[in-house]
Amino acid sequence: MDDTEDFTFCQAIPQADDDMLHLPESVPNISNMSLEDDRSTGSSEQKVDTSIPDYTSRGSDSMKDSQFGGFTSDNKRETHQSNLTSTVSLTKQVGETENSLSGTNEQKPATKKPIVRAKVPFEKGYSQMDWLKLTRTEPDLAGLKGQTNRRLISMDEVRQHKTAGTIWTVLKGRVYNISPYMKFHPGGVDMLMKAAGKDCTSLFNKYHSWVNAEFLLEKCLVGILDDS
Ligand code: HEM
Repeated sequence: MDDTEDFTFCQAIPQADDDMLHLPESVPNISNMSLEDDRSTGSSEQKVDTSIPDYTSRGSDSMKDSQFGGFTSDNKRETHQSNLTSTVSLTKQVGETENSLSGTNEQKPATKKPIVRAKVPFEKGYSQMDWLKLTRTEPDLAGLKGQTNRRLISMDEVRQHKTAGTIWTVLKGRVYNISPYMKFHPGGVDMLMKAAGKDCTSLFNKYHSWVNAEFLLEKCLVGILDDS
């Protein structure tokens, strides 16, 4: 069979004498085109300048969701930020060749202080995987002793559970017994103890709003907060 007819065997690199070197009629004649910058209009520079921020903003969203997911660390965040910084400085260099904007268009460093999120190294047997295993094997992590976990629980009752075996917290309107999760918490026991006997929703969101607590603490559900 002739190679040119079979799609599977089409040539990736045409030979020097190949007919394909001649442009088909549908392709415009590009021989007169050049890549030189047109200084009078600044059109090509403008193209470069606008495409970079587009890329940056798309990148920041997708990187947060897909690459960092639920386990972002400060190191990763720093790397991400430095990537953004280098992109910004590239934009600036391109802009500088166009006109003397230096100083007027400069990006100011973010003034907002980042939250310090120190991950505590877990003890052997207390990784998130170990926690997931435990949630599948331990029948009563919530300490319900046969009671329903659909019960309405008042804030007063939550406040009474903040020591030893039954440490309760409220998260997004649900009451959880977090004592079994304590040693598994990647932020450490001390941090999680701040949630004991309280509604920890705002603290939780401050540190890691992306963490899927509904899933992680599913088996620790004691009831629903009665906020009437
Ligand atoms: C009550 C339910 C909670 C659950 C299920 C939970 C779960 C988690 C998970 C899965 C991580 C690892 C996140 C990551 O790697 O991105 C984490 C980290 C952390 N959590 Fe929590 N957490 C809870 C409450 C809290 C509260 C109330 C605080 C603060 C008082 C807190 C402070 C932290 C800190 C400081 C870290 C370390 C940050 C890091 O990973 O770099 N957590 N938590």
